[in-house]
Amino acid sequence: MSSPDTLARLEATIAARRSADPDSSYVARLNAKGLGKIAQKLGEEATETVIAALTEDRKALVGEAADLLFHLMVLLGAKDVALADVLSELDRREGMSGIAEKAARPKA
Ligand SMILES: N=c1c2ncn([C@@H]3O[C@H](COP(=O)(O)OP(=O)(O)OP(=O)(O)O)[C@@H](O)[C@H]3O)c2ncn1[C@@H]1O[C@H](COP(=O)(O)O)[C@@H](O)[C@H]1O
Repeated sequence: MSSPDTLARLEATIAARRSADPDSSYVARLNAKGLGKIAQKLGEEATETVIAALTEDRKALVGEAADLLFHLMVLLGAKDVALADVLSELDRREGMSGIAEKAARPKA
């Protein structure tokens, strides 16, 4: 059943599959190709999501959004960034207006 735990379960699955046999695991195959390939796939899935939003039906958009979230989770895993850290950052922003949040960011 889907819930906020879905992404946490996916994070654990991705961590477990990273060192699996690339012949039997897409996660392992993608990680074996390196960070550049993972980042490229994430970019492609983002583009496909945008195209689905603009030109395709709701079902197509749901599918592309799932591909996008999955590949984001693979990228975060490859960089050792925990989902909890991303969720904490979203929690920190909760209740702030987007304009106030941007103004409070450290200047680069
Ligand atoms: N959620 C997903 C998921 N979503 C999409 N995909 C795969 O992502 C790929 C994206 O499709 P593309 O056609 O763009 O890519 P491709 O042609 O296979 O790859 P390239 O040639 O572009 O490198 C497909 O192979 C999909 O099957 C996923 N693969 C795995 N998962 C999850 O990860 C778990 C572990 O998977 P394995 O590592 O394969 O065991 C699964 O049980 C699922 O929970």
